[in-house]
Amino acid sequence: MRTLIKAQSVTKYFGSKLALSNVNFEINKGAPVALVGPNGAGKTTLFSLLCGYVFPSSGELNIMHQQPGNAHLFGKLSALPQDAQLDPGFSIIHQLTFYAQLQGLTKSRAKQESNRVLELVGLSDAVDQRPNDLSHGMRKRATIAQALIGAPQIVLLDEATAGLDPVHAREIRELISTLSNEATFILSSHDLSELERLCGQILHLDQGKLTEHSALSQGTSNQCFVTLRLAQKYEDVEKILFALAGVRNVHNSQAKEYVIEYEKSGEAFDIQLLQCCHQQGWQYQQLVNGNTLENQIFHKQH
Ligand SMILES: Nc1ncnc2c1ncn2[C@@H]1O[C@H](COP(=O)(O)OP(=O)(O)OP(=O)(O)O)[C@@H](O)[C@H]1O
Repeated sequence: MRTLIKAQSVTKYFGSKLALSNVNFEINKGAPVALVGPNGAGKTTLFSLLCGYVFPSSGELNIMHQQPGNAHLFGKLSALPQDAQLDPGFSIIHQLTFYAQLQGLTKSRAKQESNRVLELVGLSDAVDQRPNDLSHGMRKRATIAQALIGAPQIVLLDEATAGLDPVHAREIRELISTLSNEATFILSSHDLSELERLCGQILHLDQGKLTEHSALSQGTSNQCFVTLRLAQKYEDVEKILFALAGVRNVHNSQAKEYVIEYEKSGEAFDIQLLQCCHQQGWQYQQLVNGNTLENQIFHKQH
């Protein structure tokens, strides 16, 4: 597995304000990486460090064996800020061609490259349109296309779906998933649940500290999770679930929600669980195969 980014004891102060504290992680080439955490956690600071806009107060940050900001990384790493805007006065192709020329391509190569990235994001039919003629989701696609110019190996997307309605947000997530062969994406978000299906790895920051760095998984090979959300509160739910065959642990993750850890066996556990709900007269709202990202983090911290 190829290591793209390595952070060793990275600390960043702004004056006396500690923004990142002794952060260590490695990111390998591959599936998108989620960078999650509440407001002020240090996500933007980490993006700024990776782009070489600011430098660590102490520690080492390496991107493909270079220091961030090094000229060797030009065109290999790109970043899309949350509020990235296109100029309303020019067509999409005009603007992307201009950006591609700024990367050193000739005008004809730049146009070719712009058409390539617009095709990747499904905007081939909209190249001559101006941003205001496009939907929110299409504009976001166009800015993602801009980030893909020159085929960078790492693409940082800050809050890629912020401000989009659920349909457009889902479209963007699907697009990123499709584009994962093109580049390794690092996606920041406040919303843990939106990234869990998309990402292969999470970095969870809280008050400047990396509280979680792990591969998202269903657990070890014979350890499985299912998350059951009931329609209302019932008596003795944990006790009854724990008595089911193969159950190792039951965690009441939030009101009316239970994360059940069970051992993989020949029997279909979800059928057994639904039969139990039926016998007990419990109405369920949702049954999710797996452990939500939020719960994975919760389990580790508590
Ligand atoms: N230029 C700066 N000068 C002083 N303090 C800063 C600066 N940039 C960030 N900080 C502080 O560092 C901490 C981390 O901020 P950062 O913007 O990285 O968090 P974030 O996780 O991106 O938050 P949000 O989700 O709100 O964008 C915050 O306490 C913030 O106030």
